[in-house]
Amino acid sequence: MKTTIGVIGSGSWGTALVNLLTQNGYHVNWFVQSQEIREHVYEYGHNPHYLSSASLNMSRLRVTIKIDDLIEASSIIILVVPSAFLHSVLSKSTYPLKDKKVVSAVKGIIPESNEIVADYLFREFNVPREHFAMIAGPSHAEEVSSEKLTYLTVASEHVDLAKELKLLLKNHHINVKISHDIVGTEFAAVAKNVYAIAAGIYHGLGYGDNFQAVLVCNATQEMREFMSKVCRVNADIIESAYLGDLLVTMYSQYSRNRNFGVMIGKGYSVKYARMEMLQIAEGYYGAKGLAHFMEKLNIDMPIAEAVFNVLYEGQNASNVFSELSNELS
Ligand SMILES: NC(=O)C1=CN([C@@H]2O[C@H](COP(=O)(O)OP(=O)(O)OC[C@H]3O[C@@H](n4cnc5c(N)ncnc54)[C@H](OP(=O)(O)O)[C@@H]3O)[C@@H](O)[C@H]2O)C=CC1
Ligand SMILES: O=C(CO)COP(=O)(O)O
Repeated sequence: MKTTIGVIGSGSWGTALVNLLTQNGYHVNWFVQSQEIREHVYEYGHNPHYLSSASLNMSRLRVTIKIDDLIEASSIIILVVPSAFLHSVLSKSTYPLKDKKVVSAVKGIIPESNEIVADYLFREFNVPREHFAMIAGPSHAEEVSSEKLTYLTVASEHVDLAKELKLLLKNHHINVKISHDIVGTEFAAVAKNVYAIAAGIYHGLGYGDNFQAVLVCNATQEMREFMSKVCRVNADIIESAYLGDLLVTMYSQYSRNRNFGVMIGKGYSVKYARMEMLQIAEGYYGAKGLAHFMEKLNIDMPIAEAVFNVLYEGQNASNVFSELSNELS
């Protein structure tokens, strides 16, 4: 059967994935939020709001605002909507997902239920475990779109599905690794966003590169301990989907989470920093999700807790992060 791919989500990463898949020769059905976006894409061949410099291959693209039509017409569905909106977007659909291969490119926790995307899809939509995969790894959309060499990881418990996705994604600038650790891959992707906010806050407060390196080491250790509690398999943190993504998100100029943190470190209120963001800082929601797991599993995560206290408890970033710096080793 011919592979038909549906991409749900038209932010930066959705746009980069659509661009990549059509460049790789596949036909893609793309769900976008509004008729205005759809018409713009057809008229000008690019997304009006995100990665607008990327010229899309319109001969292989069908753009729709009808989510049910997209699901019906696609055998593989790639979800790339920020976690905070995933439930509301999927709730618009009545077409069953359980017979589809469902791939999450989301790096967040569903705020309504504090679940990773895999668990949410298994419970809410009866997606079978063997039909689920996640795309992870250090992969800023801007770099993927400008064909910078990138190593993605596809995690799935079903090796054939992981191999199928590898074939769809890989090309001269995209290398794809396969993992069977969906839980660890998802949790690492959530946690690294929160640590990137911490890196941004310290940068905004004026701390330098020497200290950032110490923060990275401590965040790596904290993430390793967290993953050892939540993962069902023994994950080696020195892999690009875990440590690699932590590093790129903590250091990259493109990281929305880091840039969000920088604003807070510079003294913006959380509310104002959120308003200033044109894109999504998943770590804002991730910090709350991690706080839930810290309490549920009785885990001590001082860096993630400091981020939570600033974002949700109204605590002063300078005081909280100065105190935290004394606890790091
Ligand atoms: N950007 C990146 O480099 C990478 C992102 N990811 C992950 O991909 C996921 C999607 O992020 P990304 O593509 O970057 O998103 P962006 O921040 O680039 O764009 C935000 C997206 O959210 C949508 N949105 C905003 N408000 C709502 C709402 N109320 N209801 C429904 N949708 C809404 C926007 O829709 P609209 O088009 O209408 O504005 C837009 O598609 C995230 O989980 C992120 O962590 C993973 C790897 C890399
Ligand atoms: O996940 C990402 C890179 O791998 C994107 O990170 P940001 O959301 O912080 O930009």
